[in-house]
Amino acid sequence: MSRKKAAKGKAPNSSPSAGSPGGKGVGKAARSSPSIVQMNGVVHPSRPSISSSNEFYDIAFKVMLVGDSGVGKTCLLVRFKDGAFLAGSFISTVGIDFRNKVLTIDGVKVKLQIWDTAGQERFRSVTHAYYRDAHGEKLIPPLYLLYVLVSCSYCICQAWLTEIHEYAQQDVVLMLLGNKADATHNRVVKREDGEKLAKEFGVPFMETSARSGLNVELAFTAVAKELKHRFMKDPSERFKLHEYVNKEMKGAGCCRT
Ligand SMILES: Nc1nc2c(ncn2[C@@H]2O[C@H](COP(=O)(O)OP(=O)(O)OP(=O)(O)O)[C@@H](O)[C@H]2O)c(=O)[nH]1
Ligand SMILES: [Mg+2]
Repeated sequence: MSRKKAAKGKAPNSSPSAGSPGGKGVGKAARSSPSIVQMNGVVHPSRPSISSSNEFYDIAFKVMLVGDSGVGKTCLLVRFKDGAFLAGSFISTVGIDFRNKVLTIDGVKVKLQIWDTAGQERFRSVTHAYYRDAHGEKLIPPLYLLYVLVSCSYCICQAWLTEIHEYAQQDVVLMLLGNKADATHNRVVKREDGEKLAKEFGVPFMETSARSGLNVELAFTAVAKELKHRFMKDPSERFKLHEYVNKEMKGAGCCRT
């Protein structure tokens, strides 16, 4: 497989045609030169690309973080990308933003272009636009739905899941993350409740912490593996996201940082 490159600072070609959402990432996208690589597994061999961190990659996928404001989407992304926790005052995301990270999955360089959506209700139309491609068709942006363990989120999650099923494609790769697992003294939502909800909707689940790093790497690696397997369509390789997550969680006692 040939390796692609995408010049640093160039924006992705996956911004939606529907609407003109106005986030930081969108602003960057609007100023960018023409597209570099199709997201979600489609690659253009004639267009060598490198990720924003100057790393080569073979396939690129767009993924999205969704969930209410304050659940920790931006912090989780910063933890995954930079290995740091954004402590201090809470700065709510305006519109939408993105960051790239290249992972090596079974020898294949997989670039994840991770869109960090604003959780505030007033930006909801922006988020909806990103569920669709340039032709207004439903995309398969794999999604991470975050809820927070320090407030009651069961109904909120159900509403999000209903919305996701309305806007995203049927075979969307979805993972439910219960964030702020480090805040044990404030915990309101039990692990079993998160597991129950995930089971109800048939999605993999794990508790995470952007503060401690708990399961952050695992959450993104698991989805990257699933996407890579879907793209490669190699019948000799059998991969089940649920099984992988369960195995890794058991193996690490649910505490991978
Ligand atoms: N204790 C703890 N606090 C966290 C964690 N993740 C995020 N926070 C805090 O929660 C607040 C909100 O975090 P953000 O990542 O900005 O939340 P968000 O989901 O991006 O919010 P919007 O951009 O408004 O949608 C911040 O004050 C963070 O410091 C975590 O894992 N543990
Ligand atoms: Mg945010």
